[in-house]
Amino acid sequence: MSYTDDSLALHTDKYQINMAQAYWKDNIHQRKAVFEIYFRKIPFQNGYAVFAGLERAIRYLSDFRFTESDLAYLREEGYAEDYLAYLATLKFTGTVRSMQEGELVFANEPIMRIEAPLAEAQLIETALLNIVNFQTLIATKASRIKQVIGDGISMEFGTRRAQEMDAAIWGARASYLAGFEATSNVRAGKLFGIPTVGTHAHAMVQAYRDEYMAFRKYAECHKDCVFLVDTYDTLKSGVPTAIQVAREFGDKINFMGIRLDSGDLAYLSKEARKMLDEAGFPNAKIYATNDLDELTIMNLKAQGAKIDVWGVGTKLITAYDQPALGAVYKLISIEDEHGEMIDTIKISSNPEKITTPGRKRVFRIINRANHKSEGDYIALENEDPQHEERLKMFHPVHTHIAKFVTNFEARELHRIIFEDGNLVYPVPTLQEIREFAAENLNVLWDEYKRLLNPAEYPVDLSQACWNNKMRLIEEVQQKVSERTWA
Ligand SMILES: Nc1ncnc2c1ncn2[C@@H]1O[C@H](COP(=O)(O)OP(=O)(O)OP(=O)(O)O)[C@@H](O)[C@H]1O
Ligand SMILES: O=P(O)(O)OC[C@H]1O[C@H](OP(=O)(O)OP(=O)(O)O)[C@H](O)[C@@H]1O
Ligand SMILES: O=C(O)c1cccnc1
Repeated sequence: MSYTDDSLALHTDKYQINMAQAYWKDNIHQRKAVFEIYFRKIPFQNGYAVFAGLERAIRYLSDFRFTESDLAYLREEGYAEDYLAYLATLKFTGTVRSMQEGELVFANEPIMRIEAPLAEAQLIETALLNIVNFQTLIATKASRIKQVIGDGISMEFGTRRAQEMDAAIWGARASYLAGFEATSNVRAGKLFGIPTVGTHAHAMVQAYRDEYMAFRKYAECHKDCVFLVDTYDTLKSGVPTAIQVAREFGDKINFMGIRLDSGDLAYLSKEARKMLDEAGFPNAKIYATNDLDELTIMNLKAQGAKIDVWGVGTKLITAYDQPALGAVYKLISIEDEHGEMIDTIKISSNPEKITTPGRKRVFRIINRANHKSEGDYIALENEDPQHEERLKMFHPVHTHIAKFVTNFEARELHRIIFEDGNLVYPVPTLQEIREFAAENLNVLWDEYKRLLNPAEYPVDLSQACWNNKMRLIEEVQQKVSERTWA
């Protein structure tokens, strides 16, 4: 039997459906639960990550329903009718606080906080992580590459190598919001308004079996022309042919430049630059592609490569050197049988992995004297660090590492996105998100932005948050030590 693919409610792991069933059967499915999404390690050994994924998460939560075909499938899988009847009534009724897309985010700080009836909160975990993990990973990689490209133009060319279609589309969006200027994916242009760009492939030269004819035919129907010059011999054939066609067409085309896609890109770009300049085309740009990433680009720049436009595909869209971000979804508080919220903790022998219980707020502490960030400050829900004259910021594990900050702005990073299931957040345009991402980078010292061995950005807990965590660790240790076995 085949089913229509008309909902994302089953885009989850089976254990979520099974746990939700147990909660429902035990009649605790409506208890309020609070989960947080965070990751423990910034990818690519970068100094920061760029959060992306909120817009799709909003769409997912707004549309969250079990359709007839979902229920029919679950029925066939053997789920009980009464449980299916309950699932049929479900929609997302929770409250979500989240960082905004384009926000800089660091290890161990809550990116999103979901407060919802336990069963609902559990059912949406997998999809939310799926969205946030991928999009944040690609936005971070794109930002890292863009840091190296600097004032040069960066173009996302990865669709053909992406892990399937969703990855190409949402990866193109993540790259754009993190600073890339354009994408080759036309559907991403249509859906998100991202500027689209394109040169031409070797296939076109091969199809005419001649560079001159191929460039001419292209120029006959396109005003903007970038000719790919490396099909036969870049310097002896490709560049001179591009120059010849550009001369022949004169004002009829906008000769934007040439693209190099193989060989020594530093050497070839320098030689090609000379040839273009001497031919009277100083404004023609040199585009480069071929397995580029931030390290190759940095290296090429160090060699004095004369590349103006960087096309980056495989290494960006697949996050080649680190293909997964490990964001997790952890329960931090749950309603008990008396209707009271009880903070919960997950212990680990690794102190960095112990969860931080309780509802929390995240603040970026901006020094008013220089407008740079002193670090992030995680406080409990009822705390407002802005009221402190002298804020103590200490390392959450190595607590002796501490500093005091005065004259600061405590900028809260979470926004309320859904309130009791209603979308209350005015979703920004992609353009606004992109500008926001760029502005956020300005508050970071360069030490956190460098490619290699960046300094560790402080993410600290308030004293009350730290005390609460210690109290729960002790409580759990006490409980475990008192446990007797029959
Ligand atoms: N001057 C350079 N310094 C460092 N890396 C470079 C330089 N020029 C090119 N590269 C990079 O080196 C790699 C060369 O890839 P590869 O071995 O596939 O060579 P190629 O020239 O593309 O050969 P092919 O003709 O088979 O495509 C690419 O990742 C490319 O970006
Ligand atoms: O190298 P990437 O960073 O992944 O960038 C995308 C690559 O896709 C194209 O190559 P492909 O060999 O697929 O097609 P082509 O015939 O147009 O060169 C293009 O020439 C780039 O090299
Ligand atoms: O337009 C291009 O040059 C392009 C597009 C996709 C992949 N590689 C190159």
